[in-house]
Amino acid sequence: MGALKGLLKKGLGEMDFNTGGGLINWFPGHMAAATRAIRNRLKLADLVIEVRDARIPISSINSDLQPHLSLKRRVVALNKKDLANPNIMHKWVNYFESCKQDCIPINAHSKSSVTKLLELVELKLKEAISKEPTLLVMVVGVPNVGKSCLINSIHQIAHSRFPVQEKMKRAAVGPLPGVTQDIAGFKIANKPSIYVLDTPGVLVPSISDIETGLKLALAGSVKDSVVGEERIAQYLLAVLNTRGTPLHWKHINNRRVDGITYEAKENDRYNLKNLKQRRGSPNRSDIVYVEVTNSNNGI
Ligand SMILES: Nc1nc2c(ncn2[C@@H]2O[C@H](COP(=O)(O)OP(=O)(O)OP(=O)(O)O)[C@@H](O)[C@H]2O)c(=O)[nH]1
Repeated sequence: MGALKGLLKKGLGEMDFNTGGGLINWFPGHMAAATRAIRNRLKLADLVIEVRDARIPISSINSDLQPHLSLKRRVVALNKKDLANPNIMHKWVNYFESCKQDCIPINAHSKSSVTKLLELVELKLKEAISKEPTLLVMVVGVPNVGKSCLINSIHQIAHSRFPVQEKMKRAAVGPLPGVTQDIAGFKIANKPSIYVLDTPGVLVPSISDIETGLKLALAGSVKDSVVGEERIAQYLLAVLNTRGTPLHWKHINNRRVDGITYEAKENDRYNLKNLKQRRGSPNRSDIVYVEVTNSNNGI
């Protein structure tokens, strides 16, 4: 794993993607208000499901919220596991276990996957369930990690297990960050009453590490225009080249793809013209394992 990190760093270093880098500021008004509201509500929460992107479990941390989250019963849900590298997922699970943090890879669209998460939540709430008439579970995470999608799946599963009288509301889901702007509650159980709170995705006010910003942009948590489309494309190409994926210049050299002949030379591998010649863009789900588990950024 260390070797991969070294290799990746070397490849990225060659590209000098830091040129023109700097702080990434994307903190729309609603995020500042939401961050304050989340901090306040966290005091009342009996458990927090912290949703992170399974492809970038460290970069998808909101470090400002960590001191508050670490004081709560917490489950880290590594969502979008269907887009992540399955050969790496268990390493992340081991990593979180070594930090004594409950963690579970999930796919928010999959009922069986969300059921496993709910079982873990129930286990952690076992003691409180027998004592409290009302329990509050908060779902937090950076934008676009799939919080609303997860809430909708939880709601569906819980609804079939403990019929709730209230008309079912659905959380709004969308492919771009910033869809949820209010904290919304959903009752998922009676006796005890369990409420799940969906919260707007919030980031730290400024991201000083450009690589974190690039990963967040590729995962859809930061708008492309905030980081710069060209930089994002360069970074993605560098990651793909370093890993030798099928988009590597070696693989596309002199091949006809979609009627275009590629004549890429080694020196061209970071040449954006190659990218522009392609019809369509590289698949973002190719960013399967940008991060390494031996990061010392905390959990
Ligand atoms: N492949 C895949 N896509 C997912 C998964 N979970 C959510 N998505 C997609 O990710 C996008 C964002 O999902 P949302 O539930 O709106 O994310 P959010 O965290 O509530 O976003 P904000 O409102 O910006 O905070 C949507 O296009 C979802 O369909 C998953 O497990 N796998």
